[in-house]
Amino acid sequence: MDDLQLNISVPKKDKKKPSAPQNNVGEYKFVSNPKFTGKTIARKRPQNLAQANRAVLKNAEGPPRKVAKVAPPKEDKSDDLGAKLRDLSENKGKYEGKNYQELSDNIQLKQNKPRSGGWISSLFKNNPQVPRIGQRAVKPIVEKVFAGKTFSDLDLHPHSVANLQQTLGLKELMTVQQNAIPVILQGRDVLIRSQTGSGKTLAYALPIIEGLQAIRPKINRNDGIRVIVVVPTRELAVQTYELFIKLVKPFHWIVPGLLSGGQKRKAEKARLRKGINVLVGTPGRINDHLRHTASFNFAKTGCLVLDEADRLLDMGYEKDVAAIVKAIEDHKKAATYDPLALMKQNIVKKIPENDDSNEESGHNESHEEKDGVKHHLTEVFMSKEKQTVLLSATLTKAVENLAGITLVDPVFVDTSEGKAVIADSLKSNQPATSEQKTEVKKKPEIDVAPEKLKPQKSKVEKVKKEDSDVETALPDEEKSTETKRGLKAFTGQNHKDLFKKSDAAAPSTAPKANVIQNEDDSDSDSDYEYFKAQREHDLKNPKVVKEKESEDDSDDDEDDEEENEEGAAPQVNTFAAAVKSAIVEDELVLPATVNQTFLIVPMKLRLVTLCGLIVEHCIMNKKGGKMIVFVATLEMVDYLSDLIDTALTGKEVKKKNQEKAKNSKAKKRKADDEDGDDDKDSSSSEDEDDFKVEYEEPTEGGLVPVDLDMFSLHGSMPHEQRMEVFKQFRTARSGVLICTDVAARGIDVPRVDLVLQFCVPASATDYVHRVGRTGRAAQVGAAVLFLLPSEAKFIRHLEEKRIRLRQGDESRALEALRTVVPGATTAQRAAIAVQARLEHTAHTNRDWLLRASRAYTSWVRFYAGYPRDVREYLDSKQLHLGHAAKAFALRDAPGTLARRVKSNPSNKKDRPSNRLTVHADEEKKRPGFPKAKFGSGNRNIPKQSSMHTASEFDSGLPPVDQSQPKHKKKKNK
Ligand SMILES: Nc1ncnc2c1ncn2[C@@H]1O[C@H](COP(=O)(O)OP(=O)(O)OP(=O)(O)O)[C@@H](O)[C@H]1O
Repeated sequence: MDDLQLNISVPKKDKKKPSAPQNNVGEYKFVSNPKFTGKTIARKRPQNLAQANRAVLKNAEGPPRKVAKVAPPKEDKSDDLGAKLRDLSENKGKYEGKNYQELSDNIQLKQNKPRSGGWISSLFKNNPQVPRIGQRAVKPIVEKVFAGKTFSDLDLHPHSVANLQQTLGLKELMTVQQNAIPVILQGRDVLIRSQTGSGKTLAYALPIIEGLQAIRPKINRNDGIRVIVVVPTRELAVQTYELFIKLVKPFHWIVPGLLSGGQKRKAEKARLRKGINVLVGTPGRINDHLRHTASFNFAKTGCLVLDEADRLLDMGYEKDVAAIVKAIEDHKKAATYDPLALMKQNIVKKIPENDDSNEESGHNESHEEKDGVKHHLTEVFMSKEKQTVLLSATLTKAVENLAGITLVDPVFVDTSEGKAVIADSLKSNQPATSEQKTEVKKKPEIDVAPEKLKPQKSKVEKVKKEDSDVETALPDEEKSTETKRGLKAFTGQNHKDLFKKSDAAAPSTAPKANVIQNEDDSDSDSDYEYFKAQREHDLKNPKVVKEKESEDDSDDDEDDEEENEEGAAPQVNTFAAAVKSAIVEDELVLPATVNQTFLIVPMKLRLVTLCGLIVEHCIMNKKGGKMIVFVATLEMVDYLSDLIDTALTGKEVKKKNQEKAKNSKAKKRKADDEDGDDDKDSSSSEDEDDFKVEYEEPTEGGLVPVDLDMFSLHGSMPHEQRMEVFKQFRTARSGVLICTDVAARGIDVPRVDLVLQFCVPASATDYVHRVGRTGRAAQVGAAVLFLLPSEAKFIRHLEEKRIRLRQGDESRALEALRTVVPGATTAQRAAIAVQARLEHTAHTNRDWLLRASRAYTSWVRFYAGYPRDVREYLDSKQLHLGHAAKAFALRDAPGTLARRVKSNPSNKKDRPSNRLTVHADEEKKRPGFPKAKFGSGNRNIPKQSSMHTASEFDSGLPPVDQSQPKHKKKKNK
């Protein structure tokens, strides 16, 4: 805070020269490193637009132009107010009991002059030099987005394929879909990593629907929750739910449902009671219902999807995820003796006979398979088993840990080039070679070949039979392992290991960790169906057989196993090794179609440069650009979107004019009524007038309002508003969305062609997800990162992760401002005029001042909270807080800003917090509700990330027990 007071001062004034009025706004002099004299002194400068305009005008080349009509400053009153201000500051005691800052602000606002003596530091003076950052030779990792195959190449229901084309316009498969869909259809547990916008949602949603539609007898509403999809934000939940709605069009008996917070608990309960088969929701809300809704039961859940798994696990949100995973396991266990379920487990053989009798009317079944189960996933749904799918564009250690605990015999699908395409835990050793890739890719084709539908049914039976044969033939020890695997993830024993570090290379002394179990896996045990199908395939493919045989030799050799048990280095399974290397290498992938640049912008110029970019992208671009601006805090979202809206679009003027027009219209009507004149023509011309908006005459220094749609989104907005904004922005042709990281994950907004990161992200991972909002599905996009000169080295941090950016020309954006200030002779003058307008708006009234100050202080706090690993590039000590105030269109010293925020009573109300829905005492409330176990390493929630994204994970509901005494609540925290 001292920085500003120390830095803002000027050399002593020459007494001979009058200090005001100033002739040239560009001439205000500041000493770059002044000595602190104990006073903040600066030259006075004109504070209102009229004065600023006059100043600009005087310096303009050529003949003087018209000046905007602004009321002249009231000299006398101002002096009077000046005296009041002095009185206030000297006699604080007199105003005891009153808010000093408020009184001061009020006087200042009336005076239309800042409290500290009426200065505005120059925009273009004393800015640090903009360094030029050379590019390092970084080769970004690329991913091929499209695979060259079509949906009809997969063994999907023809109705699904037709529906994809008709409803979604999709024909060609994306790479991740081609690799993941067959694996998911096999009922295998999967970890999927592929770049943003690469079609991961469809990659899991499509096979799930495929598996569900084949269940016989057909499922219905009352059948319970078969699939749970957990996503981190409400917007993503809505988006995912909408996709499911589209996918179930041909299979109307499958009912998707949404639990994403914001709605009344009662209404959601009613919907749950009515029945949902595919549940999409945020973890907080799902947990809330787990505790408070009796009809909420996961006994029949056969598939759990954790989308954006890394996001779900950071911020300490793993508690809710753990509780959901545990609840599925517990509910399934509790339903073990359900005779109906047991019956259904044996239904496979009865399907052909029962199928027709269970047909629902109204749907053309000609294409439906009457022969039984086509995909193993359907069997999973009809059994007590469970499939787990984890997805993200970025992986973290926490995801690896979660995968190690929740996934059984998993497959890792990574679509980046040069890496393992598919790493299968059942395949031991080494990263996938090209043959392995082909081999594993072919695996599903063997299982699901359409021409083999009849034999397939018998194959399933055979597999079951052989499976049981193997089971009986297995020695006791192996049998128990097999049973464990039969239960798939979470046997209870595993659960207590949740989030414990699992080390794939660790010796096999910890047999309960899945990863270790997998290491001991050989192709001869576990998933027998897969093994058998593999064998069938091998027989047809002698090349693979050779390789397979060598694997079998080593795996089946009992002596070798004994050697292993005796302490020889255990085999690292391909899955664990591939995941580990993906995390350790920490290399990030971004769509190659996104043009990434960074701009180094001095602090004082940040706001005007932002305005410049908005104008350049959305106004000058004839097609109308659509952009997302990421900022650090929700206070910044609210303030900046309103500020830019008001200052650039002339929103207030528009409003006033519309009101004026309304009033005059009403008056006219009244007069007409009195005259008895009923002329229709005149009334229609009046109607036209309603849509005309009168703006101020553009003059030099005056701004032409632009036609721009501003949107804002953050996690603490009321639910309805949040959804409305999301909906509107999705359908908008152009516009600007200012948001926090709440919109950084998974959100798929069409036509976003620019992502601007106004505040540096907290990590390279966040950078990737923010940028990923553009360039989706191989579309072209652009991403711009704003950096301060002191933050320039953040580029090196990104380069270490193989992200390459080019430095852009920061002055170009200012050029664009001349479009809105047509009278300005240079870009600098246009920028000064825009800054003056922004400051004028921010000082309109106390409410504006408060919001501006709150946004500023929230950013300062945010900045100090950057995680340790990026703090060396984002050092808060390097910030010039006075210049920072300018970037918020503020004129006060930082001390004043902080005082203003502190003195405001509304500031004392509770800030949004990550109200984790699983509290220790609440766990006891519902018998049988799982006690979540937490790993020691995950307790510390990064201060930064909890700050501005907290509430998006909230259940959105008030705590049930409102009467809880305060001190108890504290305890819970
Ligand atoms: N086969 C396909 N062909 C063309 N477009 C597709 C295909 N599959 C999905 N898409 C489209 O690609 C876009 C991105 O898909 P999706 O949201 O699933 O990406 P994602 O990988 O989940 O991204 P993120 O990591 O950001 O969550 C969507 O607009 C979707 O409609």
